[in-house]
Formats: sequence, C-alpha cells, structure tokens
Amino acid sequence: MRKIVISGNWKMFKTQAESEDFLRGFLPTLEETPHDREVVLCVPFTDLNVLSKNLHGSRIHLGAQNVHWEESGAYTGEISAPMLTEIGVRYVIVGHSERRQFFGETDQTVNLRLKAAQRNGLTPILCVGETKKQRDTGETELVISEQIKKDLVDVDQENLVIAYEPIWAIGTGDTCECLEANRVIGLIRKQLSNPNVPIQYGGSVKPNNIDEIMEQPEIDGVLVGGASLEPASFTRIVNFK
Ligand SMILES: O=C[C@H](O)COP(=O)(O)O
Repeated sequence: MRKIVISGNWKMFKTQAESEDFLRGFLPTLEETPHDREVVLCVPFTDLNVLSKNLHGSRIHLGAQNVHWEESGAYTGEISAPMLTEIGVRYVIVGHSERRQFFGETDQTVNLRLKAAQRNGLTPILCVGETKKQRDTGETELVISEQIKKDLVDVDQENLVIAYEPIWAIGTGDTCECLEANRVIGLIRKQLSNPNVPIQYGGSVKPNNIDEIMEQPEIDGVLVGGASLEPASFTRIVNFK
C-alpha cells in the first residue's frame, strides 16, 4: 500500500515571524484533514527550529530543502543531516530543479545527498523533471529515466519519496495535464525495484486542480510551491477529495 504525501516547499520565502503567522492559520484547520495522508512542510533553514518547537505534537512533518553528504566538515554554506535530525527534521528535498539549474547540482551530488539523508534516518524527496525544450524534442522519457538511474545508484528504495516536477510547469501556472503526469509517473514506477515508493507530482498545483491530480491512480501526492505559502490554499490542497 503506497503512502500519500502532501508536501509544501516554501523555497526562499518566510521569515521566522511569517512562518509562525502561517502556523497560526494552518494548524487549526488540520483537525479536519483525513488521516490517510502525510503532511510535510519543507521550509528555509532559519525557520526549521521555530517550526520544530511549534509543531511539537502536531501531525505535520518537518522537512528541509537541501542536505550535504558529509556529516561535518569545511563546507561553507552547507548543512548536514545530523544538524537537521537534531531539531526534529524528518524529510529533505534533494535535487530540486532550482538546485540543479542555479547551484550546479549534478546527478552525482544528488546521489551523494540521497545516501547521506538515508544514512541519518531522513526521508529524501528526490525531484526529477524535464525542461520545456526536452519535452518539445521528445526527450522526456529519456531524461527522466537517466535521472532516476543515476540518482538512485545504491539508494535504499524503502525510505524514499520521488517528485516528478516538469520544469516548465513550476511556478508558471502551466500545469502538466493530469493524464500525462500520471503516464510519466507510471514510467518512473516501472524503473523502481520497490513498487511502493510514493511518487508525487509538482508544478503549479493549486486548489482548483488538486482534486483532478489526486484522482490519477499513479499519483501519490504533490509537492507544492507557491500555493503552500498561504494557509487557505494549502488547507484546500491537503484536504483534497
Ligand atoms: O517544489 C515545488 C515546485 O517547484 C512547484 O512549485 P509551484 O507549485 O510554485 O509551481
């Protein structure tokens, strides 16, 4: 039985004060949320500690947006898995397209980060996806299958979430057709040795398309950027029908 995982990715948004404001609006609404789904908030490093304290006893799981592959060392600007787990972090996004595009993340470093996360008991959310150009030239399947193959070398598939995020759909309002997202996610699943890995869709997920997305049989959840920043829209998303 595959787990349903609904994750918010705040990217580089929200100060600590703003994250506390969000929780004041969002936490009470969770009482109505069905228990068949896991709710995760992946927030900036500076917000992790304050959220960890405020989330104590709630059903929200805390997530980070990056993790280094060493436990400690001279790596200015990086953060290690033990530093995250110490404050109650359970999930970490690895290989988001914004990291690959703007910060030189490669399949090799993604692979190292995935293994470090798992070694320390974190559940990584591995992001894969094709560019508009790759889609237009018919390379989607090849690009995704290469990313999965290279990123998952020696990675434990028992403690893993994958997010299929077509890059052209991120932050554009140009959501991937549900049937197409379902098809690509089905192809990803065929490549895995563990058929129970939850696979999310990400890219312009909003209150008005969440129900249709979650009706697709291969889609086990969503990774939400912009619409996770407001309590009202994220509440509607976690309460998909
Ligand atoms: O990690 C989240 C994705 O990049 C999607 O962002 P978005 O929902 O703002 O399109």
